[in-house]
Amino acid sequence: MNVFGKGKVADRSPEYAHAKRIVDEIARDECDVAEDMSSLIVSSWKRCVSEYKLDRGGHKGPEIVTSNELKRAVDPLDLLRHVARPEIERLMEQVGGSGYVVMLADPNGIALDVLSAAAPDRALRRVGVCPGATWGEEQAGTNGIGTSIASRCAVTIHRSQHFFFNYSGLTCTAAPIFGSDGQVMASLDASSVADLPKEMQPLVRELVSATARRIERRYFLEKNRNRAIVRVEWGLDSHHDGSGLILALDDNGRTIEVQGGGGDHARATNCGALIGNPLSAFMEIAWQDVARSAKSPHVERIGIAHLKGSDRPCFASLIAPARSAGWAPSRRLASGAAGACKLDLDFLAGSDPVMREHVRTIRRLVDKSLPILLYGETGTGKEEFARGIHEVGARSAKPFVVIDCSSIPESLIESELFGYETGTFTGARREGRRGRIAEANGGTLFLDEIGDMPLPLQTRLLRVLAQGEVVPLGAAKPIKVDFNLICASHQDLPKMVSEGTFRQDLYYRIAGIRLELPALRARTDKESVILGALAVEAQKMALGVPPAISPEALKILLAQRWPGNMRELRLALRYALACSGEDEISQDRLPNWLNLGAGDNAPSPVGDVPDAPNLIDALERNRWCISDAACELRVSRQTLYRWIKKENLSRPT
Ligand SMILES: Nc1ncnc2c1ncn2[C@@H]1O[C@H](COP(=O)(O)OP(=O)(O)OP(=O)(O)O)[C@@H](O)[C@H]1O
Repeated sequence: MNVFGKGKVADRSPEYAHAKRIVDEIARDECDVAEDMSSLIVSSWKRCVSEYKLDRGGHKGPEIVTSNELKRAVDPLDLLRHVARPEIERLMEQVGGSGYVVMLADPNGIALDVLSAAAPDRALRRVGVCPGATWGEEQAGTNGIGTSIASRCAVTIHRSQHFFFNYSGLTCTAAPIFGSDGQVMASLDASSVADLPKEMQPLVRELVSATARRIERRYFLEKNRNRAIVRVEWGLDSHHDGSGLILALDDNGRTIEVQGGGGDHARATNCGALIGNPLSAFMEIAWQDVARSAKSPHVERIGIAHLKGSDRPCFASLIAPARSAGWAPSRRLASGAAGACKLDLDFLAGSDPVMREHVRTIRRLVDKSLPILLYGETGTGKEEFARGIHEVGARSAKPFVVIDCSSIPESLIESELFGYETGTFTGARREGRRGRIAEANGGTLFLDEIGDMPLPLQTRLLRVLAQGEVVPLGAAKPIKVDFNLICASHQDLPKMVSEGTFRQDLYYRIAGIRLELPALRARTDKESVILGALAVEAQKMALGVPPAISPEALKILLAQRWPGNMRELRLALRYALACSGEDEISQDRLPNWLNLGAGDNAPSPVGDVPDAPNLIDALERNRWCISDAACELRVSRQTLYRWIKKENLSRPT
């Protein structure tokens, strides 16, 4: 066999020795790697030679896809990436200290997310450990991601076990992530260039595999968040290592989706045979019992059962639907100091399609020096979102400076923003002041309510943005500044421009990316936003696990108009938590300033056609404003128009 294929490298070179070893091992059909890995690696080498016909002499490094191709790879896996994030962060905490970089790749091996404890090692970047790098076996030969996808197994590819010599400094451990249909959805990889003891590899493989199983579960639960879920476990650890089974049931107790775990018993179960069948067909559990338990807000053990095809009794527990459990896996909070919660972009976006699109836009364009303008009603979370943007950018370690243009007295805005020199005016501090713009140097400047900035200051701000320097009051020399700019407004700035109250040139300087944050009442994931906010408040009040909300109380919260948006919701939840502590939040624990009758009047759930009097009531309550009435009724405007037409209603003159 030709050792180098088409490439030409000197006979004595290490590349040659590497390739020759592979050829010899393929011929011998064995190699000196750990027993359990040898056949996987030799099979992969064989594929590289015979199937993909890879040229061992001419490999330059992984192909990097274009940004459009990366976007196409990222989009279908949006939900998976969202739920995987906290698990990947946890894995980073476990292995990051040993110099590992964690990657999540799509089923073609394209790296979508790359996480490292510090800035990735130069050696790692040189071999292409970066988003967009293609690690499919067909392109990159034997490697962690590609081989885990091709072999459908967790693998460790240690140094010279890589097919291409370029990668022989790397140790990669990867595990495939499976969908409930058994297809590989992604691959999770931990790679390092550090000289790590070989004994560490089985442990890292164990951690990566367990993380992959947990991601599969989270993904399944998120997709089926409004269904009753039965968890089947054979051992005490099944829950933690994800080796059991989970079933999603429809309203009649039929299994509609099954996620198999990695454990022996789960593997031995014919998951396909469970689909479409009632729970009682394969478990000694009556659906009525499950349905009754589903009303309880807590995870309940519903008994020891026997699953056909499995030789050991299992434990079945019900995870009540997310609605009543107050449980929102993807809205996990990153905790900071005691009581402090970091609401990252994924948490803030939830599963609302508009918000998710915003997050995609931000991730694509962050660090491209484009100023961002956030629109939204008061309390929609503009400042929180701006903080989230700062956190995902390259300047996250630098300051995030907030200036609320509406709350600083006009006479102070100038000195606050631009700073002043020593002794510039009476009342000034003796040592002068740097000014908030200069404080943001290197980081992000967030100008809240920019529409409230007086016109003369708009002119000065424009100069700062155009020239990249700020002149403090009374100073002779300008100071160079470089920051990312995010502005927010609840006002219609283009309208203000046309009315002459906002400078047009400034508008075009600040509005590179324009994003409107939806009002709480218009969000499609209102319920999970409420539950997420409850978790935040519970954490702030040191309650730990948030208490459940009764269905009646939840209905009332869902039916509110929330003019103060998240701020108002938080206040209501804080009130409710203060009243109920760790007990379930019932209707009578909600503050009396909410519209407590709203839950009864509002003809939820979506799709229920209200009768004509109720429809007229809702329209009149909203002065026949179709958007507002549609919000209250929790339907789209189109649906409301259809109902109006059906009932032959017309607006009174
Ligand atoms: N998804 C969320 N879950 C929980 N709390 C949230 C969420 N989004 C925002 N908040 C909280 O709601 C409050 C209002 O958010 P924020 O100040 O970011 O809104 P804003 O749009 O900037 O308001 P304004 O226009 O009045 O300045 C803050 O206390 C914030 O921490």
